[in-house]
Order: sequence, then C-alpha cells, then structure tokens
Amino acid sequence: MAMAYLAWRLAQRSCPSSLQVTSFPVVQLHMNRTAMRASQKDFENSMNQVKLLKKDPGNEVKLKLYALYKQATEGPCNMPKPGVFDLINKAKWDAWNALGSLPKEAARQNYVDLVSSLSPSLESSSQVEPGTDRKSTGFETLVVTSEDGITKITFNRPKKKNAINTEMYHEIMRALKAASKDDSIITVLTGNGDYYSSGNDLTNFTDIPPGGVEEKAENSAVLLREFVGCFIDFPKPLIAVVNGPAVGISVTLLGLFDAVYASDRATFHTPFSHLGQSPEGCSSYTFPKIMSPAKATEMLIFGKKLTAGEACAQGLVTEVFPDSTFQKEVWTRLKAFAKLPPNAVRISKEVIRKREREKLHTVNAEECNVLQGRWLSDECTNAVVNFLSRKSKL
Ligand SMILES: CCCC/C=C/CC(=O)SCCNC(=O)CCNC(=O)[C@H](O)C(C)(C)COP(=O)(O)OP(=O)(O)OC[C@H]1O[C@@H](n2cnc3c(N)ncnc32)[C@H](O)[C@@H]1OP(=O)(O)O
Repeated sequence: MAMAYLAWRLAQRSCPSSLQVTSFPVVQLHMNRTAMRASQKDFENSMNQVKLLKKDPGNEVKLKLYALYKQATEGPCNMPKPGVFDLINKAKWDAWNALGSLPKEAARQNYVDLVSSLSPSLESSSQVEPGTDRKSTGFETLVVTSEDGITKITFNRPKKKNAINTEMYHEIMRALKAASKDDSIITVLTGNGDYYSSGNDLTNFTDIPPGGVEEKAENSAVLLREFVGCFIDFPKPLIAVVNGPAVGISVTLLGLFDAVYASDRATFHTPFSHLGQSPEGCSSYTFPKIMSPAKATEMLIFGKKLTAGEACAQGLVTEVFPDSTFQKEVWTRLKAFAKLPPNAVRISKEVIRKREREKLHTVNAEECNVLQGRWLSDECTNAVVNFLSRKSKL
C-alpha cells in the first residue's frame, strides 16, 4: 500500500479547497435543478456548511465537491493532465475535467445542491429503524437486539453494502463481548439491506496515522488479529443468517461460525488474489478442512464465487432457503434452538471448539502477519486504487 498511502497523504496536504480529497472516483454530476440558480452568497454559505459537517461525507463526495468548486470558480479544467503515477492530482484532474464545459453557474448550483443533500442520515436503512436502535444500544454501524434468548447483531451500513469500516470492527467486537456475557443462548450475525457484507471497507486504507504507512499496516494487522480472535473465543453458538451476497472477511469468518443459514440470493466470494491480498479469518485452515484443499484453493486463491447452493454442497453453508421464506423459516428455527438448556448448549460448544482453539489462534496470527506485508505491496495498492477510482468492481 505504500504508494497509495503516500499519495493520499500528499493529497491531504495539498488540496486547494478546504476539503481533503482522499480518493479518485470520477462521476459526472448533472445539473438537477436547471430552473434554479444558486447565488454567489448561496455558494459561499455552502462552502461554510461543508466545513461544519459533523460527519466525513466520504471520499467520492469530497472529490465531487472539489471538481464542482473548481468548475464554479475557474470554469472548465485548464490544468495540464498530471502523469499517470501522480495518482491524487490525476484523480482530481479527471474529476474536474469530467465536468466538461458545464457552465460556472450550473456548477455552483450543483455544488449547493450537493452540500444541501449531505445530512447525518446518509446511512439510514430501509429495513430497520436505526435511529431508535442506535440510541438504545450505542452503536453507529450495527443494530443489536436481544430477545427470545437470541442476541442479534445486524450490520447496518446498507448503503455501503455493509462494508466493515474501522468503527464497525470495533463495534462488532464490543457487541460480541457483550453477547458472550448476556443471558442469551445463541448469537446471530446478519446484514441489513441487500447484502450480508461486502467485506473490509476499502476506504479503511486511506486513514493514515502520523507514523505513516508501515504503522497503518501494523495497526490493521493488530486490529484484524483481535477481531478474528473474538470469533475464535466466542463461547456460545454463533449463527450467520446470510441474507445476501457476502465478500472477503465476511465469508472467511463463516468457517468460525457454528451454523450458517443462507438465502438463495446469497453468494460467497473471496477475491483475495485480485486484491493483492491473502486469506484471513483462519480460512487458510478452516476452508481446506471444511471443503477439501482443492475447493478451498478455487475460492481463496482463484477467487471463485460460490452460489448459496454450491457453498452448501461444500459444507460452508448449513442450509439454504428460498429468499421469499428465508427470514420466517430461519427465525422459527433459531427461536426453537434458543429454548434449549443454556448450560448444555454452552458446554457442548466448548467441547467442540476446545481442541481447535490454540491452533486457530496460531493460524490467525500467521495470516495477519502475512497480510501486513501484503497491504504494503504494489499489487494491493493498485487493486485498492482501482476500486476507489471506480475502475474496478468485483
Ligand atoms: C483491517 C482488517 C482488514 C481485513 C481484510 C479483509 C479482506 C476483505 O474483506 S477483501 C474484500 C473487500 N471488498 C471488496 O473488494 C468489495 C468492493 N466492492 C465492490 O466490488 C462492489 O461495491 C460490490 C460488488 C460489493 C457491490 O457492487 P454494486 O454495484 O452493487 O454497489 P456499489 O455501487 O459498488 O456499492 C454501493 C456503495 O458501497 C460502497 N462499497 C461497497 N463495498 C465496499 C467496500 N468493500 N469498501 C468500500 N466501499 C464499498 C461503494 O463504493 C458504493 O459507495 P458510493 O455509493 O459512495 O459510491
């Protein structure tokens, strides 16, 4: 990641507006209120509002704002195109240049519209009411409920396909620690929205500490090791209710769950080689055991995406349900499980996990160590840059 980290840091220092542009997506913004025209005063007010935003609007929005600001104040892009390795300035140039001959007035209006659309509710969900749940549970990225003997931890960043950002890693650990001590019998992880989770939030790589990129890679490895460790040590049956596609770490962790129920909409994808990365979540150990070394190789090295049915045939998924009846069938079953005698359930989990625990911790440490090196590689840098600049998706 060295090159990308460096580039992002440079951009954070050199962005000419008050915004810090930290990634490179280029999206043409169209005028959406042609009848209205923002005044210079509206424009200046919007610039001030941006400075007051409590929540980081994200890299893509910041880049759009940068491009519109330049277009509104200077007109069409008039700078020479930066070299291909000058990643940040090239991204900024691309964004500005993509606005073509959009008139200054229209750019000003689009800037004002974009700022007024930025609200704290950017990540609201269509399936749960996060406002009330968040307040009662103190989680920003999760909804955690406990009833009928079941603690349910729901990934709640549906607009980001439940990508796991740094805050979410910490909140999942906190939720698991609380669930391990509460009076529930089983704990369930699921996703809000159309995805179970798209895995690690790739923008995690843009937040660089004062010690630089090596420190970032080291911190990430420490975080990952602690995070996966919580799954290894979790003392109660841990069930995944996989409501939709799952990517990366949200898939590999499934090897540490006690049962995995999937909608037939779900898919399972671990594109580590494509991302210049390597397996985590103990999958280098659990997957070959669960599904045979060759099938694990197809997934973990060659990035073969499995359907829910295929994942079930390989033993990664316990059972697949039609999406139309998925929630009803699964929750009926889970509620029945949660009526079992708590001590017997907990002791049986311990008997099953006990002889593997030490081995799993060793594997986890090794995987994190290898990944720490991978995150500093050009292969990983390029993959992340390509995703953030919208050049590639899975
Ligand atoms: C510190 C510990 C590190 C542990 C390491 C773990 C390794 C992994 O987990 S590797 C897997 C990483 N995940 C990916 O590479 C997935 C990247 N995302 C995609 O390819 C696509 O977003 C998608 C195929 C998941 C969905 O495509 P679709 O067209 O349906 O939706 P989008 O418009 O792309 O997504 C909506 C929105 O969400 C943002 N987003 C989705 N996934 C991620 C992600 N993993 N990281 C960051 N952002 C993500 C996407 O950018 C869109 O955002 P905007 O609406 O702002 O454009």
